[in-house]
Amino acid sequence: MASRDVLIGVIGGTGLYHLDNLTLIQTVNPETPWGSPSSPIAICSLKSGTKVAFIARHGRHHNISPSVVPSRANIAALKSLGVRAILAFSSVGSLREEIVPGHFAIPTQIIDRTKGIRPASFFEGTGVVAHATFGEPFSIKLVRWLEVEVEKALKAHGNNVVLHKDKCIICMEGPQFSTRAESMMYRGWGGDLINMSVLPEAKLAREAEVSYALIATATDYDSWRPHSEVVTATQVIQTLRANADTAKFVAASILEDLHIAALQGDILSEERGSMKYSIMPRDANESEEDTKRLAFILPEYFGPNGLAD
Ligand SMILES: CSC[C@H]1O[C@H](OP(=O)(O)O)[C@H](O)[C@@H]1O
Ligand SMILES: Nc1ncnc2[nH]cnc12
Repeated sequence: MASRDVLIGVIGGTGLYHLDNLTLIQTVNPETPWGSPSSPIAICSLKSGTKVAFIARHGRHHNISPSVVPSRANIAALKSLGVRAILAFSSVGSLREEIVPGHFAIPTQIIDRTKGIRPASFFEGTGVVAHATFGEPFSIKLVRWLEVEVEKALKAHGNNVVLHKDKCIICMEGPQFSTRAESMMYRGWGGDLINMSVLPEAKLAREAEVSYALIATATDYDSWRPHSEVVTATQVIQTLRANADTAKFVAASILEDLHIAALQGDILSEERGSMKYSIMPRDANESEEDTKRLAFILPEYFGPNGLAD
């Protein structure tokens, strides 16, 4: 097992199966109470020696469909390595004219259009009940930090990639894309972006007290534009490579400073301790198996020195 000095985890989405300019130190495949992560986790070192952990959300060979991504195992495995902040990348459709394919966005809100078939809580299947706060589904401090740093990195990259802020992302079930009617309805609801992956990742990170933010890279206009073709996978794939190259540049530019910001602690302060009052009063006869399972993600409360009662 790698040492617990990896503070930052990166989840790569479609088109982003590894990061560049990093030295691979070790590959780990932690078994969690929720199974194995989507891919072996690459522990990589930046030039300074700082370590980051990388998971390919759909597997290294893109063999996992969005509805069956083992998100609980992914988040639990990252937390078990010591990760406190997750930077997730995702290819998204744009529901707004001004978010042009090739642009980046950091959303602050989510509308859930998954169909209840994805396990979305670490507490599911246990006798412990918890209600995590999710009104702000992303870690706002992390988001605000990223808005500044990602914008700087995009300017340095020099390809006129615009960064959109304070956007709302629809997370749909898939694997099929939306109909034109759905796409237009999502615009009416206030959706700006659409993907199939941000949930349950964001919910699980919150339950594990890990800060989480998404860098969305627009690949297409989905299917709402009346005089345009509807989205196809071919169209998405055409924009993927350029987006992935930009995403790798952004990651390489910000990871060191992100690690330092996480060490200083402020960007993590919203999540730390957030589950303490989300866990309902615990049963004196709580099963040992439940305690052990939950200690894997929340040793603070379920470990030997657990605080919740
Ligand atoms: C290949 S288009 C649909 C697919 O792309 C996005 O994946 P990710 O979020 O992992 O980049 C989207 O969420 C869908 O899973
Ligand atoms: N139009 C779209 N709908 C859902 N997920 C996507 N990922 C990339 N483009 C998408």
